[in-house]
This record gives sequence, C-alpha cells and structure tokens, in this order.
Amino acid sequence: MEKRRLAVISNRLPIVLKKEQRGKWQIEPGSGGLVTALGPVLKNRDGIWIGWMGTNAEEEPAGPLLEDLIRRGTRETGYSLKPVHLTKEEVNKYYHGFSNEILWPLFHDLFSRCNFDLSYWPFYEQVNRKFAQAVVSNTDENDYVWVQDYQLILVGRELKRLGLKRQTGYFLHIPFPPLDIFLKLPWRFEILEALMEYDLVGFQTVRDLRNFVGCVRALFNYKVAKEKFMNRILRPDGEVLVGAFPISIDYREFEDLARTGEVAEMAWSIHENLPNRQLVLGVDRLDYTKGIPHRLLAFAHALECYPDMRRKVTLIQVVVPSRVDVEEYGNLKQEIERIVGEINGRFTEVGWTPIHYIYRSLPRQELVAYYKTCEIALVTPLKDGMNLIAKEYCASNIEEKGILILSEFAGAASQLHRDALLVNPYDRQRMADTIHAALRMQDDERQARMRRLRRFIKRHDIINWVNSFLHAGIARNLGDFPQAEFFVPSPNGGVGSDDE
Ligand SMILES: Nc1ncnc2c1ncn2[C@@H]1O[C@H](COP(=O)(O)OP(=O)(O)O[C@H]2O[C@H](CO)[C@@H](O)[C@H](O)[C@H]2O)[C@@H](O)[C@H]1O
Ligand SMILES: O=P(O)(O)OC[C@H](O)CO
Repeated sequence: MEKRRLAVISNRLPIVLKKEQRGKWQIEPGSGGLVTALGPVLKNRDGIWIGWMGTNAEEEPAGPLLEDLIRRGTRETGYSLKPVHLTKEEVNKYYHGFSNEILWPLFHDLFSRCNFDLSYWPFYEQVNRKFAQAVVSNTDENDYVWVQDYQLILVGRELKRLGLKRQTGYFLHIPFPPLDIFLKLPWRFEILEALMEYDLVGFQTVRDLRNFVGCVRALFNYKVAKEKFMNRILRPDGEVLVGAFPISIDYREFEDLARTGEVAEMAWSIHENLPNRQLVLGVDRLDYTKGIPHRLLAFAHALECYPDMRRKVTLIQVVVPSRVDVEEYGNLKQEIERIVGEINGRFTEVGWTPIHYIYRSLPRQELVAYYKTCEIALVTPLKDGMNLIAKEYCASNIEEKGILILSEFAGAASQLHRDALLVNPYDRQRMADTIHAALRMQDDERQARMRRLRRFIKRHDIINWVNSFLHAGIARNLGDFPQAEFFVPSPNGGVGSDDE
C-alpha cells in the first residue's frame, strides 16, 4: 500500500491531561483498542493525531507549560499530537449536548432519551469547524485524513467549506439507526449530507450500512451501485464509497497478558475468594445502552426460577465510571446500586452473596484476570456498535472453558453468533434460561465453542481492521476486502435471510 502520512481526527487525543493533587499537570497515555491499533501505523507513517484533551480551555495549562506537555506526549507516543482547545460552553453544548444528548441516544434507537435542545447545533457546527481548521493547519494535500465517530460527523463538510482538498475517510463506532428513527432528528438532512462529504464511510456492521444506505435512498434518491462488498453512492457531484468494517481488538495483547504469572495469580485469588461456584462476569462502561439493570434483573429471575443456582453462582458486575458530570448517568448509577442492593438483600445467605458489584476503572491486568477466570461472560447491551468486551473476554480466556452470552443487539453478534449464546436483553425469561443452560453446559461443548470464537477473533483482529480500512480508503483496493455478514436472529438460531 502507498505510504502516505496519516492524520487521525477523534474527539479525544490518545493522552489524558490530569492535574495532580499538588496542582501539577501531568499527561497519561490513553488506553483502548484504537490507540493500540493506530499507534504503530501513525509511528510508521510519521503521522499525527488531532483531538481534545478532555479539559476546558479556561482551566487547562497554557503557553510553554502546555507546549512542553504536548512535546512530552509526542515523544512518548512516537507521533505528533495536536490538541484542539474547547471552552466550557463548547464542551457543554457540543460534547455533553449535541453528541451525548442527541446523537448518542438516537443512534442507539433510544429516541425518548433525546434532548433536542436547539442551542446545541450551532456549537456542534462550531467545534467541528475548529477540528477542520486544525486539519488545515497541520496537514498537507498528500496526507490521508481519517475522522472517527459521531462527535465529528461535520469535519469533512467543513474541510470542503474551507476549500481544502484532502482524501478523507470516516468511521462510525456506534450503530447507524433505521430510517424511521433517523427521521426524528431535526438536523437529519445536514447530518446525512455531511457523511457523504467523505470519500469513504465505514460502519461496524452490514445492518448499519444498510440503514445508512436506506436513509440516503429515501431522503436523497441517489443511485447506489454495489462493488465487491462495498457500495458506491453516486451523488451529482461525486461518489462516496461505503462499507462495513467490524472493529476488533489487539488479540495478541490480551492473550499474552492472560498468560503472564501476575494475571494467573490474580485469577487464582479471585476464585480462591469465591470458592466452589461458577463466576458470571459483566463489565461495562456506565451507560444506559449497556443494559445493566436488565441484566441484573434477569440474573435475579434466574435465581428465582432455578433455585439450584443459589450458593453455586456469583455475578461479578464491574461498572466503569463514565460521563460522571451528566445527571442521567448519575441516576443510572443509583438505579444499578438500588437493584444490586435489593437482589443481594433478598438472596444472600451466610457464605454467599449473589452479586459482587465493583464501581471503578480496573487496571488492564486485573480486567484480564477476570476475563481469564470467569466461567461465563454476560455481554447484554440494549444496542452497541460492536462491544469490545465480548472479544476481549474470548482472547483472554486461554483455558477455553468460558461461555459468551451475547446480546443480539451488539454489533459483535454479527460475527460471533454461531458460537456465543445469543439473547434478547428485553426477554427476561430467555435470559434466565440461557444463564442456567450455560452453567450446565458440558466442558467439551464449552471448549469447542470458545476455541472457534478465539480463532475467529485472532484472524479478525484490530490490525486487520486498520489495514482493511486503509486499503479501501487509500489504495482504493476492494479486492481483498473481507466480507461482513448480514445478521438478524432467526427462529432456528441461524443467520437471517440476506436478500440484497
Ligand atoms: N474496568 C475497566 N477498566 C479499564 N478499562 C475498561 C474497563 N472496562 C472496560 N474497559 C475498556 O473499555 C472498552 C469498552 O469497550 P466498548 O466496546 O464497550 O466501548 P464503548 O461503548 O466505550 O465505545 C464505542 O466504540 C467501541 C469501539 O468501536 C464499540 O465497540 C462500541 O460499541 C462503541 O459504543 C474496552 O476496550 C475495555 O477494555
Ligand atoms: O469520550 P467518552 O467518555 O464520551 O466515551 C466515548 C465512548 O467510548 C463511546 O465512543
């Protein structure tokens, strides 16, 4: 592939700016699959990453101090970091407001949670323009510009308005909703048109891709041509390539970590402290899309319906703090804690508590120890672009005894549906039955399923994801593009019909 410089544009930079207790500013490396995957590509291509540092411009350090911190970040990551500074009002209206009170719930089909506050849109436009200006100042026409996620849909449009010619790609990490939901958005035409300003647009699943193409056909009447596994949208003034690129994880990193002595020791001590029982694991960012209350209630229902589970099963629910300043997230935390309290109050016996609840961000090693040792993972979002926890659990489950119970509404189901046990998170009875069935599954079936899951994720890892996007985006090479499957649940458990 042609070696072009890569510029990644995302809401957050891969470093976090933190004020220590004594008031001194520090930077810490960000974590997550995107940073791991893009890091080597950016280093290799002398690339840059443009993003926000998660602070308000009024409060963050400035001048030489900031420059020094950024220089340090650049040295440590091995590629250039270019911060975009946002005022407190911009953070409120662009990030908390338009991104997280409108696009986030709407794109997760949770229309009733949207707050269509009219004052948010101008700030969404303004901040996207700021990001586009940062692209103008920091790139040249040979660079490939890759914009990430729902916070920055307008960057491609703003680049064109600024008269800038760049080859651009865009990847949406969250689902794209069906027409009837998308139509509710007061800015539906602007958002759809802006997405078509990129040269390549990637979605997590074929369903998201079809939802997008369905909206384009219905609202703009543009022709759509199929090419290999991609679609070409033919606009009057150009064309856009659109495709499904299911994101993945750094499989090797999780597997290697799971093999270390430290993780083995932690995993052993988890079971040692909770002896003679099977462990069921839930790990989620605190978010209403992750279906945590539904899952807790389904677990309680299982304890009710199947008394043989009592004293023999414990659910470990890890909730990672997220968007802590938003009232709705605070309310969700209280709701979860109330449900956990009620279930534990109702079922606890001497020597057995049904739910262990952890509310904090875990160090990676500890997280992998839970993945490695828990017999069942319950990954049951109401809707999720992909869900990396499902894949991380399998990569870390090196003894291959674990069972993945997965929501049909996670993007990951489109790839893992054959060997995970699929559930509808709104169907409490089936969830309870599935948990009970998983606990009784024989070792050879567990092993066969987990082995196939691991093999699949290893072959389709994050490196593969980056390469396939850049092959389509930079080299326009659609030949070796992996085909993603169209998945809907079917009555006999297979893949739904694919008549397009
Ligand atoms: N206790 C803990 N301590 C530390 N780290 C923890 C942790 N628990 C989880 N994490 C990390 O946080 C990440 C969460 O992954 P998700 O797929 O749930 O992403 P999220 O919804 O944030 O992002 C969006 O982007 C991703 C990637 O595209 C999509 O899968 C998803 O659907 C979309 O909503 C995982 O990589 C995990 O390792
Ligand atoms: O940047 P945050 O904290 O809003 O989290 C973003 C999530 O990972 C979803 O993309």
